Amino acid sequence: MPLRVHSMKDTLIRLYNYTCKRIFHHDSPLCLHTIRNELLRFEGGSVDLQIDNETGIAVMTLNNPRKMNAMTGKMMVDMSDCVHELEQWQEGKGLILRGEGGNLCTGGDLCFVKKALHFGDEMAIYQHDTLTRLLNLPLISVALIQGHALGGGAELCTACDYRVMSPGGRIGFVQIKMGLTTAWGAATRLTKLLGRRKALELLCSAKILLPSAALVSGLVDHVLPEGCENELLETQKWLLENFIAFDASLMRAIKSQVVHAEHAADVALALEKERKLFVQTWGGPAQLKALAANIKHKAPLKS
Ligand SMILES: CC[C@@H](C(=O)O)C(=O)SCCNC(=O)CCNC(=O)[C@H](O)C(C)(C)COP(=O)(O)OP(=O)(O)OC[C@H]1O[C@@H](n2cnc3c(N)ncnc32)[C@H](O)[C@@H]1OP(=O)(O)O
Repeated sequence: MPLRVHSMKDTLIRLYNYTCKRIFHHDSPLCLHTIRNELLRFEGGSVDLQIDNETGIAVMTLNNPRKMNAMTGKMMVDMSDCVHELEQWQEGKGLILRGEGGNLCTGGDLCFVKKALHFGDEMAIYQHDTLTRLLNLPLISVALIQGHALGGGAELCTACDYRVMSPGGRIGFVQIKMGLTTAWGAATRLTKLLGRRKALELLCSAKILLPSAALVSGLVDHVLPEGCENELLETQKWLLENFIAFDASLMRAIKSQVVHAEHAADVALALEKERKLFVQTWGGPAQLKALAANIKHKAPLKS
């Protein structure tokens, strides 16, 4: 793995974060607060939360449609704030993660990525924290995959309990084509979800899956019918009928105290290793070459 040369500022930030990690562990509020302020400098888009106390279903929307909801630093901070709000929501039963304008998310905003090449470890720490908290919420969460879910967009999907895909959806872990490993913890979660063989295939091939292949692989749980007029409403119905028809407090306890507790036991160490590997690839020659090539990740015409 090629070594990177760090600037003095870079080295000081790393030293500071290392100290934070040693004293407070990597998810210390102090460390996350410093990263949050740095991320807020990368503007554009928003992540918005709508909470419906009547149905018990919240909708979190990625809102940067001009860039197919690619995530800026500011959106990462917004998402963390939305998760914080959901952590306080005692009546909640379900959550749908969606994107505005026909796509879920095409990963990190490449303008942000190019400016944040000194900042990979910090971004990964922040995103690991947010997405771990998202997956841990005592709600049943569903990613609604309309249009593209690529790179970091596919990573977000693995931080939900389930994935529902629209007939026009496509999902791909294209990081390896971008000279990277996963930035936001998806390799660990995908391996838990699909097992070693399938996870390796998806992470190492950069294949983009259309709905039928995504369903067969087990990555997607349900494909919406062709011609469905309101895909968000249809996803809400699927969630209501299958998971949240009964007592909310029991459902929340089953997820957080039993199913999730079992899941969390061995995940933290794997996530830490995944993040360390990612940091070695970020800003390295393979990523720089991929960025210069302006790659377009095209899906196959059929599964
Ligand atoms: C940082 C995390 C890292 C990780 O997961 O580890 C990543 O996510 S790396 C980023 C991975 N994503 C990409 O590399 C996406 C690259 N883009 C594409 O492949 C294509 O844009 C597309 C998604 C296949 C769509 O192609 P097409 O339908 O032909 O539309 P356009 O290419 O014209 O896109 C419309 C518009 O959107 C902008 N766009 C799309 N994705 C991104 C992005 N990730 N960052 C910034 N901008 C993005 C695209 O540039 C177009 O804008 P204009 O050029 O202004 O029209």
